Amino acid sequence: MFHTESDVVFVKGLKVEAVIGVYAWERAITQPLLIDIALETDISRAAVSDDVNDALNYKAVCDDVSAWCKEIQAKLLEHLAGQISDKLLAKYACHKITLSVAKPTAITQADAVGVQITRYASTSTDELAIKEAAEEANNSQADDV
Ligand SMILES: Nc1nc2c(c(=O)[nH]1)N=C([C@H](O)[C@@H](O)CO)CN2
Repeated sequence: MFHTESDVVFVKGLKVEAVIGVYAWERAITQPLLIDIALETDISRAAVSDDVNDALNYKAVCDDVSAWCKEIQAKLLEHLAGQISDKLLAKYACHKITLSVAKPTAITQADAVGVQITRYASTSTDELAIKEAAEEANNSQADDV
């Protein structure tokens, strides 16, 4: 089987309403966030099997990221981006994440403002296998929905 380390599963323009911001008035409302994520992973097994259980499931990623944004209620976009990428690397079998989080309504004169970060996993092969098994179990449950 052909293996590659440069495959990507991506999410573009995920919209989440969450408490975010430094100022007191921002703590009392929700604002829209626009999130792009690129998860570098090996898709070769799913490419052959055509089985979602072998894939890094982008539906699960979207559900998790939306829930984490609402939970975290960060002041800074930097904090939110750091927390989300740590959680994604801990849960999903990927070795690199590029994540951008934008506030499209924060600055009237700008289309959007935000941050983009890149983070790498420091996982051993064993840890990666454990995450793949957990993902497979998660995906099996998703099949039933
Ligand atoms: N680098 C950042 N600068 C600013 C942030 C931020 O999260 N990162 N946040 C704000 C305010 O919350 C702003 O969005 C209100 O308009 C200001 N600067």
